[in-house]
Amino acid sequence: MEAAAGVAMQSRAVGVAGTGSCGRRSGDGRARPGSLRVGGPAAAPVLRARGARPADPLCCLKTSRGHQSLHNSVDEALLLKRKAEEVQLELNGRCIYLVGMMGSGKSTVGKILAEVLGYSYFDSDSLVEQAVGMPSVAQIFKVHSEAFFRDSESSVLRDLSSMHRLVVATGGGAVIRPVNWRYMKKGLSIMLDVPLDALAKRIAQVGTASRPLLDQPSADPYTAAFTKLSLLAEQRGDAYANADVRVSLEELAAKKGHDDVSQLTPTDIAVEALQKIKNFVTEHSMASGPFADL
Ligand SMILES: Nc1ncnc2c1ncn2[C@@H]1O[C@H](COP(=O)(O)OP(=O)(O)OP(=O)(O)O)[C@@H](O)[C@H]1O
Ligand SMILES: O=C(O)C1=C[C@@H](O)[C@@H](O)[C@H](O)C1
Repeated sequence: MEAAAGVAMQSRAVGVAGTGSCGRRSGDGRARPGSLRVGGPAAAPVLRARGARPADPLCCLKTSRGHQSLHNSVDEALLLKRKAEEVQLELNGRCIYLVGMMGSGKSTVGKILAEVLGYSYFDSDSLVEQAVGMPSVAQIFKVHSEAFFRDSESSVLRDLSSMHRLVVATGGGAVIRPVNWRYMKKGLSIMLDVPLDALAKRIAQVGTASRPLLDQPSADPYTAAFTKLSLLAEQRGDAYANADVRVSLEELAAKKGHDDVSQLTPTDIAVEALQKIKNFVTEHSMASGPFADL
């Protein structure tokens, strides 16, 4: 109990200090204020003039891969901005909670959504680390226990639920406690539904050490991740289904004519999330009055 109270005080302080900026994970795993760029660094190299011939921007757009990719990313960024503008007013400052399995892209997509919506971004795992005063979730599991971590996670979510204009990337297991849903239902929840094979590939690329539930030194990282994620997905299926909105990468990839979900960019996923938020808010407002009971 005492630990949970300590978490509550510290995470409240973090939340207030972080308002108006994005809390980002740095090398030591803690949330740090920072800012994000949408559209990305592709602009710099392609805008640099090369050679003596006068530039023909339209010709370059048609023939140069670099320009084509700049063009694509500008289009993507504009679409993202337009979608965000469409939902901003209707969201009325309501927080967004991203839920999903480990490695599903909650942090990656969450930062993009926060940037375009003008919200602050928080990662609940990082807030727990800060509140407990330990550099990693893995260490909290080892020194304390999973139950201790879950108590701290609930305290963090409770504190965040009293705030507005936040995008929160929750821990993969935050959905298993009904009390956490009471907090998250004060905002709007989005589940990122990613095929297990894609999740295991992403996690295998960085190893399983930072994700204690997946860490099995006896197996190779892909097999360890795939095996445990399959079990967790089965156990948590109903809990994830509580989310207001589901973004299925398989469905999105099929809609875009891709063979594989790995062809989807985080921006594609953020755009789809905004569209689903818009549909949800519209339906909700039509059924029960304006989505504005903050
Ligand atoms: N659309 C994507 N395509 C390919 N890789 C991605 C995509 N989105 C995220 N990733 C990569 O997958 C890994 C996990 O992403 P991220 O940290 O955003 O997930 P998460 O859901 O926040 O994970 P966790 O809950 O375990 O912290 C990262 O290495 C990230 O770069
Ligand atoms: O899926 C889970 O249970 C977890 C996911 C991570 O984000 C961390 O919250 C922790 O490693 C547990």
